[in-house]
Amino acid sequence: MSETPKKLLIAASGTGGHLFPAIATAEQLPEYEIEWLGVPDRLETELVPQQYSLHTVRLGGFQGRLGLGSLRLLSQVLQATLQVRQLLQRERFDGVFTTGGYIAAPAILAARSLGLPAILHESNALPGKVTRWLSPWCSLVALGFEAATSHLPKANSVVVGTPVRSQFLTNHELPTDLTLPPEAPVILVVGGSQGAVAVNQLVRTAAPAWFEAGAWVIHQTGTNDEAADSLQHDHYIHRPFFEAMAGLYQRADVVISRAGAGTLTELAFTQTPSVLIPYPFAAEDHQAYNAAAFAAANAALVCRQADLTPIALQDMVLTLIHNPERRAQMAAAAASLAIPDSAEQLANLIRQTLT
Ligand SMILES: CC(=O)N[C@H]1[C@@H](OP(=O)(O)OP(=O)(O)OC[C@H]2O[C@@H](n3ccc(=O)[nH]c3=O)[C@H](O)[C@@H]2O)O[C@H](CO)[C@@H](O)[C@@H]1O
Repeated sequence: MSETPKKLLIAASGTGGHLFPAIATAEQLPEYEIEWLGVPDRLETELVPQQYSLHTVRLGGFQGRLGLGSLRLLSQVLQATLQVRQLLQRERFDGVFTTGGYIAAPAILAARSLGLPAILHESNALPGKVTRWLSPWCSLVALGFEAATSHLPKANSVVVGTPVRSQFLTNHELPTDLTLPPEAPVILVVGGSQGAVAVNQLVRTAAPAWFEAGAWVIHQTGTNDEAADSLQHDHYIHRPFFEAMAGLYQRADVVISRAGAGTLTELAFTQTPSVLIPYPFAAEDHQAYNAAAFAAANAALVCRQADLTPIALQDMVLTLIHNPERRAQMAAAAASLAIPDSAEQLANLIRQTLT
């Protein structure tokens, strides 16, 4: 007689940085019956694969000071926790897995109040608030960066890196509709899953000097940039979002990027040198901590947006383009930060915790 499959609720919401590692982990658990917990109208409604039913609860962010907003949020969390408790009981789930952020709060609280295991993955070097508050109650906390350990002294933590999508493991092909001359230097600009308007502006001003040096610029602009179409050049390709990121990183000589944990993990995988401009308004400036870990390993150059002029960016990238030796050193340093079997490790830890 075959055993009933175990049921896992995955709580991951909002950004590619939270959703892609969760999807990558889910793909490593084919024997599990998996359902998803998210928020209406966020990225999960588009990104979560169809095979996972999506349940939603209403929740805002945990940013800002204490005040009326926090009270509203607290009441949302309590309400959501009750909803998730009912879901876990009704559908007989065996545990929850979450990649942090606000959706983690009701998932962890509901699971632990029912005595079910809760596994949390935190991809950032500076763990988010929800992770810091709730990690002592989690059965297991898996970490993307070693540096995060010191912020979670009471957690049962283990460093596994951050899982990447299967495209990073299987193929590094360029998108089929994108042809680039084989010898041309390529500068790839990415702004996280949402794009980065401030980086876009810097890049558009700096780019003519890069074109003059024979380079091509592939630019993910996001969907919020009104000036996205303002730069036109034969060596310039821009889109709001690219699906096949692995091939693009692989082809790029230099990547200019925000410092989200997902992107950094991928840059380590593809061993791509980078110039990082941490998003200055990220919660508690956490992207600066991610970037610092890469800078400390010599895998990236890091610039604060407030100090960065287009000329400085232009020159920094030109210097890298003209210095293959330096790029090779940075690539090797990036590779040393990669944990290639992160998704497998995490999936195995989930199996062990849910027995
Ligand atoms: C603004 C903000 O607070 N962002 C946070 C958010 O991630 P956010 O989604 O902003 O950034 P990440 O770098 O973590 O992830 C971006 C993901 O989107 C993918 N991508 C990007 C562009 C594109 O055209 N195509 C594409 O597929 C990247 O390959 C990557 O997998 O959660 C991360 C994990 O907690 C944090 O580290 C980030 O700081």
